[in-house]
Amino acid sequence: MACTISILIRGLSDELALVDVNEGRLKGETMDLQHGSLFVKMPKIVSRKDYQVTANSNLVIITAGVRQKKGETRLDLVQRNLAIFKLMISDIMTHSPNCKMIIVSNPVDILTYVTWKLSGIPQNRVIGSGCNLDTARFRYLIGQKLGIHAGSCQGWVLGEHGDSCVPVWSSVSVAGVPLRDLNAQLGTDQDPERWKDIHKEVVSSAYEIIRMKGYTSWAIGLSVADLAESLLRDLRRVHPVSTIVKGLYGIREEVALSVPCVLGADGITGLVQVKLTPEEEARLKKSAETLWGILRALEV
Ligand SMILES: NC(=O)C1=CN([C@@H]2O[C@H](COP(=O)(O)OP(=O)(O)OC[C@H]3O[C@@H](n4cnc5c(N)ncnc54)[C@H](O)[C@@H]3O)[C@@H](O)[C@H]2O)C=CC1
Ligand SMILES: CC(=O)C(=O)O
Repeated sequence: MACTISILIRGLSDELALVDVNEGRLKGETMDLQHGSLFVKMPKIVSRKDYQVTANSNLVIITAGVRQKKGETRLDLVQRNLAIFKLMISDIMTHSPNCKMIIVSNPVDILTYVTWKLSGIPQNRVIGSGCNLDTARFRYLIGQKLGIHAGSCQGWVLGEHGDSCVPVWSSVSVAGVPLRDLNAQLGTDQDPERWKDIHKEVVSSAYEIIRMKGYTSWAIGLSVADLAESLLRDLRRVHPVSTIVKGLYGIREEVALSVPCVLGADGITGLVQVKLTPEEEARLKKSAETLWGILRALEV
């Protein structure tokens, strides 16, 4: 619903179709949204339990599935959400064979790979929301430390959306000034300014929010709408999203994880190869190994 409301408020589409197995919740949410029609510029909001209502979608956003309970990791959700994806993907493809997809359900990198395999569509049309959210958290926290807006802080979190995500400290900059030029120890254990704590906070954020309010919603909703805007308006902006990365950065496994991707009307239209330090590259490879460890045991 946070994705929905963010997309509605931005007026990104002329029709929005919602699907959920919980018909009561679906009907209640749909009526509530429709009653706000006066205040948004999307004439048609429809919903049904079956996927016929989504026919000929340009963009399908998948958020269905279980979420973490207190203490659970994203990877703990894999079997339950894999079963749901096995039911959903073929139905979606039957009705919208030419769609692009944004995967949000967790573990998002694993399910991005699973969607690619189950759907049979080219990999450029399956996009995992991945580290778009981790990067937003990273830039927000950097901005807070410097006293400037997140949008003026350049910095990327790549790899797994989750515990093994990789902060690329070597390219953090403001107005083209690399912060490592000002503090050579930035992001390391030796750093007296303790920038590394920001990465720890990025990793612990979802756990903290889940402990306090039960789930995370607003930031993921806003960040997914931002991805949707690049795709629907062919903006060709660069986002850290999850895609198949075999062969990049020395990664040999067929896994999906986040790297900077150009997003436009054809989905992922290009990848930006970032210059990483050997330590950052090693961490990215480790992230890939973690995901491969789960993927190779799955029957997709
Ligand atoms: N990638 C990211 O950054 C984030 C991912 N998530 C993930 O998104 C997923 C959803 O989280 P919430 O929205 O908080 O959960 P929620 O419980 O509010 O919503 C999930 C919905 O999925 C529906 N559903 C279950 N099985 C279905 C099926 N077979 N077909 C259609 N709908 C089905 C449920 O009825 C429910 O309404 C979780 O896996 C969560 O971990 C949540 C926040 C951020
Ligand atoms: C739940 C989740 O993946 C997040 O908020 O980062």
